[in-house]
Amino acid sequence: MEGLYVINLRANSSAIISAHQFLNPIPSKFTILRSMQQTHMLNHSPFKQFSVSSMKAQQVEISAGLASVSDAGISDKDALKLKEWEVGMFQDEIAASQGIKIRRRPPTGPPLHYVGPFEFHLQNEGNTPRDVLEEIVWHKDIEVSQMKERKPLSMLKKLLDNAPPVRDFVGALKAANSRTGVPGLIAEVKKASPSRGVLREDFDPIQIAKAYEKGGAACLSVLTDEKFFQGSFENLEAIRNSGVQCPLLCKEFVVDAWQIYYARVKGADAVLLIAAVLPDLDIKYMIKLCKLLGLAALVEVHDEREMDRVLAIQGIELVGINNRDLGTFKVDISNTKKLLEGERGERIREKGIIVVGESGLFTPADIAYVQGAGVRAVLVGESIVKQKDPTAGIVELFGKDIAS
Ligand SMILES: O=C(O)c1ccccc1NCC(=O)[C@H](O)[C@H](O)COP(=O)(O)O
Repeated sequence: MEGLYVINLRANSSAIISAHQFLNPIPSKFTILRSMQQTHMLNHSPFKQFSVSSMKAQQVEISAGLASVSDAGISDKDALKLKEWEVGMFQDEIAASQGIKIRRRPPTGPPLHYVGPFEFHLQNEGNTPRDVLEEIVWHKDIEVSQMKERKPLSMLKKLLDNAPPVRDFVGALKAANSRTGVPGLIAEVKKASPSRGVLREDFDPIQIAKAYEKGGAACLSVLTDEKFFQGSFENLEAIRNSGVQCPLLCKEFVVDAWQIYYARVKGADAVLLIAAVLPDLDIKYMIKLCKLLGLAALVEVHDEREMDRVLAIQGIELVGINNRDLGTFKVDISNTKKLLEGERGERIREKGIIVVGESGLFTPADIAYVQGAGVRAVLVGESIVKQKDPTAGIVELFGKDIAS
């Protein structure tokens, strides 16, 4: 029962304890929130704290009780900030235990360093994103909370009744694969990307979508992220209303169930769930939500650990193997083969999962390679969107006409 405890005070007068040695048994009144290594973050949390050493559990209880009485004046705003901070920390800890490297939100600000009259933050000491994926997710978190304020879930639920009917995304891929003998094509309407910059200056999403459909695409993927990909939900909606029949994947960085409702309202038939971003519980919940809304879910993995996590989840029909590491941008199409080898490949076949090979596919040899590895669909952006005539780009990519 002895150790060094850091106590954060909550508005509701209970206490959260961080201990460098876990208490056993844990006093029922307290939650062990995080280990000592993380007290750095605690130290920079905006909330009052103090540490005590060699303290008995009973005394901790008493101290916490007394201290929280003196803290009774905490404002609602601070209490909300504390709640968000705690939830964020819990999420990151659960995610890290599943091998997820990105943090869903920036930790509380890094400490300020003072040199004479100046103050500065050190890079990567706290709230600097570790890579582009983390930067995208942090930005998405803010963007979604702003969008939610403008269009609350209750409003979206009402708009669902007027959304265009859902089309069968998985069925379209299977049908194209059977008809052509090559993987069904999900052609991506993508103006720009963090790794490649602007791919096409004269970007007309409807024209591109129609050219893809004419070229034999089974489905389309429409980037809706504005900041990093120059996409938009207006593009998704416009393509949906343009008469294009291909089912549409809303290519977003989903961090909140609200986005799934929004995608459906805007006419999506499928959404992307990225295992490098979402913990298992989120994926399970979001898959259920997709089923409820009639949407297909393309669950994307990049490595063996993510694949194993996803294979342990019931009800997944569509798994994408991204050949691009979304943090480093490194593209290697042998990743698809690696993840489909041996026992994993067998489990995927047993479960009847359709695998989609994603990113870095440019030639008929690339398509044949991933098909040989076991994919029944491919998701392709750069190599076809950059072509003056994307319909001809599809013929070039497959080495044959897949439209007829
Ligand atoms: O494409 C990027 O640079 C990128 C960076 C960070 C996160 C995601 C990113 N791309 C999403 C994709 O995976 C691709 O758009 C998609 O698979 C098509 O890839 P490609 O055929 O190589 O354009």
